[in-house]
Amino acid sequence: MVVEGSVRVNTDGVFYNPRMKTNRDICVAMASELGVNEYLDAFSASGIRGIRVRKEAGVERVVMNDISPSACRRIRENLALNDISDCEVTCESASALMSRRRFEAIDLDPFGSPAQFLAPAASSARSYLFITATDTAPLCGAHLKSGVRKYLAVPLNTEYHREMGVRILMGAVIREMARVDRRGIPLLSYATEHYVRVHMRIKKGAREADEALESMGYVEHCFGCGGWSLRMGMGCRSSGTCSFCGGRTCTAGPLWLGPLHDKDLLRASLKRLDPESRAHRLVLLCSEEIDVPFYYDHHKICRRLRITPSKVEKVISDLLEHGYRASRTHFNGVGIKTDAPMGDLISLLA
Ligand SMILES: C[S@@+](CC[C@H](N)C(=O)[O-])C[C@H]1O[C@@H](n2cnc3c(N)ncnc32)[C@H](O)[C@@H]1O
Ligand SMILES: [Zn+2]
Repeated sequence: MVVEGSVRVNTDGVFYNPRMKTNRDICVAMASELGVNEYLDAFSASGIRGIRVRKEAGVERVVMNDISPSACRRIRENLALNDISDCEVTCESASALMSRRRFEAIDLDPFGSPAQFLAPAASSARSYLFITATDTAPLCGAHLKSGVRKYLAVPLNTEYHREMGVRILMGAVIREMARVDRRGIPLLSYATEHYVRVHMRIKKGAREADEALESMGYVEHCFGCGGWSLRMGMGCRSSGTCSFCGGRTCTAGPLWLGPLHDKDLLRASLKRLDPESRAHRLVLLCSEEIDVPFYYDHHKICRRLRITPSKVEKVISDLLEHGYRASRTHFNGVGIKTDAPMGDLISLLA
């Protein structure tokens, strides 16, 4: 028997990963802060996520689905164990269910890549779509061909590879939504441990979809000096040359280059999380990071410059003093997000 949040579940014979508690804690806080009324837990396994959303977030209509009949039996048992009698349990392929029915909020938490479920989810979710992806190697560029196949975009294994993963996934979702005249608006997006997680609000309309595509683009990265520059738009216009060191660049994309979070929502959600929890720490870091794509890895830059790294806080305060925006990032403990160009950051460090 597993106790998590305010629920108890029997996980015998079904998938359950205790490391995903943070993911579920944040999911419950978001569902309650957003006032979700209807939620599909499309890959339910033990049912723990849906049960927590019903009980802790108070979402009225929760549908729990799993393709495995034995998982569905376990979900029913776990609902009874928690004295819940008003949730629907369905036992079919998530794609088939989403193709047939629409839901206010949909949560995708499959094994590995969510890529094949993005198209049905983009049409089925009316207002919110939450997605977990555990295929971080393809998303972050470590398994390049698989990443290209799954997400129809080129990821690159850069120093900011965790954020690359988030933006490749987000880009794929935004493009799927645009195909059905919808716009995906990122509410909270993070990469931690072995997975990437995005939470999005959905708006209807062709014009909305066009606007979303304006924040798609490419990143031209130089593996020589670690610098990069952004190219906005769906058409790729790489220069091929690094503007900092003159080296050859590689291009990743198309990917999402817009904001990753709705900061007001994150600040409001914090009060729903235990201040001592990992979930609280993660959402706090996300709410404090500035909205510029990617980040510098302070230690890697210093290694390249052959200097001893100072404290990250010191670099951030120096950047702020020089009139740049700068913050830490949840993606990397020694990462620095800033709008300072690579050259200016280097002169400040050296
Ligand atoms: C990673 S687990 C879900 C974990 C769960 N969301 C949690 O938070 O504990 C994935 C589940 O998806 C189910 N599954 C696999 N393929 C599916 C499909 N095409 N449609 C629906 N469920 C599927 C598996 O039986 C498994 O129970
Ligand atoms: Zn360069």
